[in-house]
Amino acid sequence: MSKILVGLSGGVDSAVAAALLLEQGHEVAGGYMKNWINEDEIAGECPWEQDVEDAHAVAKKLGIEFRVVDLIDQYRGRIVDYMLEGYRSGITPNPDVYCNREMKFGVFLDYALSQGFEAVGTGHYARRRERADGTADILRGADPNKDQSYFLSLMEQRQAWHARFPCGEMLKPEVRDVARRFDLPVAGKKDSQGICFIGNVKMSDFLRHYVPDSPGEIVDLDGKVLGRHKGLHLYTLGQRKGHGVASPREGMAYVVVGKDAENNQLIVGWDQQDTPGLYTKSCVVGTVSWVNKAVTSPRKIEAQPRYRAKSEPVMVTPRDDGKLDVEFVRPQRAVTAGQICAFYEGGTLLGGGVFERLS
Ligand SMILES: Nc1ncnc2c1ncn2[C@@H]1O[C@H](COP(=O)(O)OP(=O)(O)OP(=O)(O)O)[C@@H](O)[C@H]1O
Repeated sequence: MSKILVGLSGGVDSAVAAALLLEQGHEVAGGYMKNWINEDEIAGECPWEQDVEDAHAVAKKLGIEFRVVDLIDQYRGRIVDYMLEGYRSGITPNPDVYCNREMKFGVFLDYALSQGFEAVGTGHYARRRERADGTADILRGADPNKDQSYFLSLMEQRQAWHARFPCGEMLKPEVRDVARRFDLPVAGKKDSQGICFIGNVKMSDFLRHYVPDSPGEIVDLDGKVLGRHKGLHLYTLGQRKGHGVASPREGMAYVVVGKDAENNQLIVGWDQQDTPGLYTKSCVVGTVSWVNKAVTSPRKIEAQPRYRAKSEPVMVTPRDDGKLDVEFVRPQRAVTAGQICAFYEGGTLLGGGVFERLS
């Protein structure tokens, strides 16, 4: 039996996580991380007040202690600034992955340990296995449609050791069944969408608020001007819609294939494999971290270049500077600097890193 602080978000998954850990005989308390309160009044609603209320109602129903942990300053410093800095510098950051490493299993875990808890439980769809040598692995969740291990790919051993993911052994419909069995007040609540903190605020509205619009030209690969863009940070590699450049060719679409930050130009090209900039075969991955044992010599493993992508065979070669050379067997479409590359072997999450140079 352990003393576990469950991150209660007000959603159904974390409510079920708390119920299951309680049923397993652990001593459980619930903690809501107050990360963001939409103080700048960005368009859209920010449902955190409703979420706290729901999380509190769940704790009450389960008869467990409930705390609200104010992490607003840390969130701004570790997540919002990282994200805005990324967009300003022309890369595409991934706040959800950083949120797990820096917040849930960073400052929130440190808080829990300082308060006498042994672990932090969440509603993530991922599995955790302890090895005989006293280390822990993170595995893909049992539900292939919900697997969230990708978002945990920058977690290190200490964090994995102190994590608990009881929902990861189940399929989503089973989680809803458990919520009904415990008569949890959030049993019928809709799943949350998008970035962990901005709630229903649209990402483009959020960015517009902090990163000034800086319109410029849209050009093709020959430099021919085809239109105007609103600001490079508002577009992503591989994007087909929303750039406003109609294709003159039947069945062929223009997609974003690059950004020229120096000239503030958005580059579009045809959506096909031989279009320069659109497909990546080899790249450098930095900010590398391993969940358990580090890969220290060249090895064939799998890499997942984004959340809803299949994992692909790759050859990874550690470099002297601590980064990795990664060679995909099959060229990958729209791999983007700043995004996260998660590494797997079978169903086991080995670790991850951040895409840097692509070719
Ligand atoms: N504000 C928060 N406070 C405490 N824990 C949180 C908070 N936001 C997320 N979590 C924890 O992180 C887990 C994964 O977060 P994510 O935003 O992906 O939620 P989710 O998959 O929609 O789950 P849920 O149904 O519990 O909201 C949650 O299940 C919860 O345990």
